Amino acid sequence: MVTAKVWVLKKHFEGFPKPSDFDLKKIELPSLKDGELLLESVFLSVDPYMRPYSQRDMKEGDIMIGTEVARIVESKNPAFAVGAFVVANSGWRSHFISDGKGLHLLPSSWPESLPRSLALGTVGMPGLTAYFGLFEVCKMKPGETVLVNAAAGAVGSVVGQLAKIGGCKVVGCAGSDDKVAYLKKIGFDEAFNYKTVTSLDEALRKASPDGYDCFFDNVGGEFSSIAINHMKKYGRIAVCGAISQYNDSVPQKGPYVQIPMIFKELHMEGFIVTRWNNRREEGQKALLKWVLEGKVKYHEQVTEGFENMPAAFIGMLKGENLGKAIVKV
Ligand SMILES: NC(=O)C1=CN([C@@H]2O[C@H](COP(=O)(O)OP(=O)(O)OC[C@H]3O[C@@H](n4cnc5c(N)ncnc54)[C@H](OP(=O)(O)O)[C@@H]3O)[C@@H](O)[C@H]2O)C=CC1
Ligand SMILES: CCCCCCCCC/C=C/C=O
Repeated sequence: MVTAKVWVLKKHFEGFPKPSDFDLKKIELPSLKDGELLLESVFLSVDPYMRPYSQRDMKEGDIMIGTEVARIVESKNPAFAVGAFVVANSGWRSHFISDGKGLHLLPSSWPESLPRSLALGTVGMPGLTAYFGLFEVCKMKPGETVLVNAAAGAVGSVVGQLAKIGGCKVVGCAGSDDKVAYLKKIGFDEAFNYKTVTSLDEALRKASPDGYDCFFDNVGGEFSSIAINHMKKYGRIAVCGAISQYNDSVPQKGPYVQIPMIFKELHMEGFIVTRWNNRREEGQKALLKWVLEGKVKYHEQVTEGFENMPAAFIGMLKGENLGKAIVKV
């Protein structure tokens, strides 16, 4: 008999999530039936979407949503061998039973040199978000100028590096001087700390006096309201996330987008990465290749211990992560 530890949403978040909103519980797992497998989580992901999605899709008492890299410890399913690793979407659980549906096997040829946690970050959902958001939504072209916020995070750091690979000038902003130094190190042309600049408007103008062709927006709110005025005519805005609004109890008010949208004839498109699920393999292959070639660098903020899932999640929402926030069991 295996005892799984699980994190439950005890109370819906009001404003910023707090440790007391979560409960750690134990569940006895039954023995396997034919076709089933037992998995143990090795790395778990904490992501911004968990904040708005928990509000929309979860009830109090539900196990927290999320993905993990898990190792198969027992299998009664011929398609899955013991010892193989998968990406699963099984929530915040230390162990779980699956019938194999929806599991994504990591290639047995996963490079020794790379941590398997990258399948939750640069070579996983956040990397794919950068890939499809930039190539399919922004439709960036060589020679253009790309702006990205939350640039030192899981999605943003890949956006900037892919835009460089694509021959663009890249401007990024992030919430600490260390993050800004990291952005310069990984090849951003311009980077600034949005928390310490005296004027966002001036910082955006200084970084690209001619404006921006593409804006990959991870943040929303006030930053986006200012950035939209710096778009070039016919610019494209990929609305990827709005993390500055996820913890608001009272919705923020405008300024509104219509006037700059009209006069600059902008294209603004919201997207969810799962739109390209049928091209997941293509994206992962490309990202893995660039990582192995050293063209895309990665950093992970690893929190040790399943018991620290809430702390890692809350820390990521506060901006404590450089690169992808990961929990190592
Ligand atoms: N549409 C889609 O399919 C997907 C969308 N997303 C979205 O992309 C965005 C980035 O996700 P991800 O890369 O995983 O997360 P990150 O790794 O970037 O972590 C979140 C970061 O957001 C920044 N942040 C937090 N609060 C604020 C704020 N009020 N203003 C500005 N920045 C803030 C912090 O960095 P800092 O120190 O710089 O403030 C923090 O480190 C999120 O909005 C997420 O919801 C992610 C995946 C898929
Ligand atoms: C098999 C992985 C399923 C995870 C789906 C995650 C979708 C994230 C969309 C994010 C939106 C905003 O943050």
